[in-house]
Parts: sequence; structure tokens; C-alpha cells
Amino acid sequence: MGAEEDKQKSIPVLPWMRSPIDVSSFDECPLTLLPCIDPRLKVALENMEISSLFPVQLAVWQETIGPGSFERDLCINSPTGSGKTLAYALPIVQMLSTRSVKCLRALVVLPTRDLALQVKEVFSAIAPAVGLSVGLAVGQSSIADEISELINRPKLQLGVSFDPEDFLPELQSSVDILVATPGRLMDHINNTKGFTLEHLCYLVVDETDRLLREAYQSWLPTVLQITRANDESFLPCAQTFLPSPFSLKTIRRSGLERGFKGKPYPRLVKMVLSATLTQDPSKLAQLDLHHPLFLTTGQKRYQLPEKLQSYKLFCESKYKPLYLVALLQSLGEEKCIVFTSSVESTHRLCTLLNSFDNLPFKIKEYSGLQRQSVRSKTLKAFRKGDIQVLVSSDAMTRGMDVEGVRSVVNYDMPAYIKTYIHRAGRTARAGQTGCCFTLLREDEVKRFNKLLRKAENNSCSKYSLPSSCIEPLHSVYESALEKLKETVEMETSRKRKTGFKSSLSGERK
Ligand SMILES: Nc1ncnc2c1ncn2[C@@H]1O[C@H](COP(=O)(O)OP(=O)(O)OP(=O)(O)O)[C@@H](O)[C@H]1O
Repeated sequence: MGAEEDKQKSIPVLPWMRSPIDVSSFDECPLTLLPCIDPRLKVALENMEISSLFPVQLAVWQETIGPGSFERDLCINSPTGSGKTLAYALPIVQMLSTRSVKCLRALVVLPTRDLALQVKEVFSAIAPAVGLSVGLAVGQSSIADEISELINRPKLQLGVSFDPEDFLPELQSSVDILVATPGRLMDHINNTKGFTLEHLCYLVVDETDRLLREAYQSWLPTVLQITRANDESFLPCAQTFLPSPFSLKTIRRSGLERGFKGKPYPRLVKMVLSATLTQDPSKLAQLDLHHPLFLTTGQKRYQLPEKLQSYKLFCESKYKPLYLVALLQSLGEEKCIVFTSSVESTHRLCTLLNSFDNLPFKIKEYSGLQRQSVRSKTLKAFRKGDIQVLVSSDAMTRGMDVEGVRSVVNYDMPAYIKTYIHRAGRTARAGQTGCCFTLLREDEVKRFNKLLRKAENNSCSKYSLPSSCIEPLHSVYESALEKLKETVEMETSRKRKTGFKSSLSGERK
């Protein structure tokens, strides 16, 4: 990605990106002053203890429900923790609140299952208030269970034998809004009877730069293809004459007017978001955006949360774990995430920390080396506060929103500013304060300073730990290293025995 960042520097910015709406010129807006909000949604928000909209939420509201009226597709670049989820969820739910027939009209795609679960929670907190249902397609349950949640099958009538395939027109969506990961979405598109995106009105691509980095079974071209103009292919067919009062058809015609020529109408409205939105024209072109409007915060492309305090902590590489333990001890028992540079070092560091005797906090690993079920269990325990320190690799943590994370530690210096932003952004969310500590060797300092200069709000103070915190740890460290050696040997022989199919196998992200 270093090469990617260098490449981006030389890429000319797209014309529509040169005159963005600056979100930082917006203030928070109390719900009582928010124009047009459905009173039922206002109550739902108040039940979530939300009394005002954050700036990015107000800016998006204006371009969707307000005067902008969803006329343009939105590209939103807004810092971590600034409330992007509600920024898109609220207008979509408000727009769909007047629908009369239930069918799948909004699709939100996210790169990971835990993230999708998190976003579904936000929709589930507001959508039922206006009679809308939200579904999840992430592979958390069996495909059969998921299908029964998403598709409404006609009930068996007494004494009538029934083959669902004979009644295809009556299979209906049970949900108005679907939150999905790309893989499971493709499974449903390809294999689930009655699952259709033909009526889709809204597509949200959250964590866009991450999703556009990989093809994920070509989910994006597939979704765009399904929602293209279909008026020519709409010829009366046998199905049209079936006596089904429920069959619903969305016809998208090809636009003829200037600016709409060849584009499907009604069109699929798109909202794409990230805290580090790509500016690469070839990547953005994949989204086939309609007169895109760019919303961003501040002058620089990368923004750190306003109330984040960044610190650098110099240490000898030989004693890095000691500095980490001393730092964690000085932070007390509040939740903290420690980032390393790879899944292997995450596992090793977590094992080492757990080999220290009498640490006053519970430490667990969270990485792509683990099974999804293990990861989800760990995340749940971390949210509850049963675990205080999460040792993590990068891949899984984008967008993760855990209340009460006061500090983030970069045990390994991030190589790119984007990585720093997503890691640090696990704290200082929703206007709260938070600290990000980076452990640095002498030879890393120059590179780290250069990296931070790419972001706004980048001041970074030196943090020192008194030697009285470090010295007593030396002897404990020796025995922890011994224990680590034993554990690694045990794991290696276990892996050999089970032919590498131990609990640590699975996706390696
Ligand atoms: N208007 C609001 N008032 C109070 N809290 C809010 C409001 N909007 C969102 N929040 C809270 O702010 C936190 C961050 O929101 P969210 O996860 O949507 O941020 P984000 O911008 O998507 O961050 P990231 O880029 O890291 O994914 C959440 O805990 C959410 O509940």
C-alpha cells in the first residue's frame, strides 16, 4: 500500500473531488431542529440517547432528505468515529418509511461479519419504529436459516401438497434493508430462490477503499448489472399473466435526458464511505457513480479525531514487551487495543503477555488467524468488559466500535498513514477523548514523523515511563520468555500431530 499511496500522489484528483462540501463547516444539530424528520424516528433516536445529529449526519441529511433530495450519489470521507453509520442509515430508513409493499430496497455492504453485525444493530434500532425490517447476510448461521429469515415462503395449506418452485412469484422478501458481506451476498444472488435485487433503490458501500481493494467474487459488477435498465428486456411473458396478486416488477428505463442518457431510471442511489476514502479514479469508476458529490472534513485528505492525543514512546527493541507491560499497567484497567504488524506476531505477543504472572487485566488475541466464531466470542467479551486488553492484527479492526476503549497502542509502528488512522480511530470516537501510543525504536522515529505529517490533527508528544516502572519487570520477563518458549513448543508439536488443522487454522487475513 506504500506504493499505492505514492501512486495516489501522482494521480490527478477527479474534477468533482476538487470542490467538496466541507463537513467541518457544519455544527451538531439538535433533533428538535432537524427538518422533516419522522417523529417516530426522533423517538427511536432519543431511545438510543441521541439528542442531536453529528456534523457528517447533518451534511448527509441535507443532501438526501433536505434540498439535495438524493439527486446525486454521495462519496463521504469522514474521520473514524464521526458517526458515518447513522449518517446513511437515518435517511434511508426515513425514505423507506412510506413504502407500502415490502421488498428489498436497500443494501449495505461491509467487508467483515463483525462490522456487518454492528451496522445491522444501528438499523435495527431505528427501522422497526417505522415498520421496516432489517436482515443480515453474513454467514453467521446456516444458509437455510439465513434464507428463512430473508425470504417469506407461502404457508402450507392443509392437505395441499406444495412445491415452492411452482409458486415462485409468491416468494417475497421478508426484509426491506439488507446488511451483507460480499461472499454471502453472492451466495444469495446465485442460489436463493426468491432473493432479488431488482427493486433495489439504495446501495451503501461502507469501508469503500477496503471493499474496492479486492474483487470479492465480483459482487459489485453483479449488483450493478442487476440494477441496470431492463425496459428492453421487459416483454410480456407467461409469468406476467399468472394469477398472482403479489408479483411485483420494477422496470428501470434508460434515461434520455441530458445527464441521464443511458442511465437507468429509477436509478440506484449510491452512498460510499470511508475514513480514508480512495481518490483513485480507476477504483471509483467501478462504482459507476451518478453526478457524485464529495463530502469531506478539513483541508487534508487524512483526519485524526479531534480529541485524540497521540504519543510516541521510545524503547529498545530487546525490551519492547517490558515497555508495553509497563504502559498497560500505567493505563489501569480501562479497555485497550494493542496492534501488531501481523497475525503471527499478534499470536506471539498475546501468548507472551499471558505468560507474565499477576497482570491485573485479561488479555486476548483477535486476528484473522482465528476462526470467526472465536473472534466473535472474543469481541463480545471485550464489549462486555470481561477482557480489558485485545491484541490485534489490522485486518479485522476497521470500523470496530467498542464503547470505553480509552487507549490504542501501536506495538509495531504502522507502515502507512491509513493504518495509523484506522488503528487510532478505535478510540476517541463520537467526540470522546482517547490516546494512541506508538512504541518506536530509534531508527523508526524519522519515518514515523513523516508518516504523521500526512494527517491533520497530527501533534504527537513524547511519552516517558519512569524506570521505576520498568526495572522490576526484568526478572518477571525472563520467566515469561521461558513460558513462551514452552507454549510455542507445545503448539508446534500439536500442530504437527493434527496436520496443521488446529483451532488456529482458517482464514489468514
Ligand atoms: N448523533 C450521535 N450522537 C451520539 N452518539 C452518536 C451519534 N451518532 C453516532 N454516535 C455514536 O458514535 C460512535 C461512532 O459511530 P460510527 O461507528 O458510525 O462511526 P464511523 O464514522 O462509522 O467510524 P469508523 O470510520 O471507525 O467506522 C458509535 O458508538 C455511535 O453510537
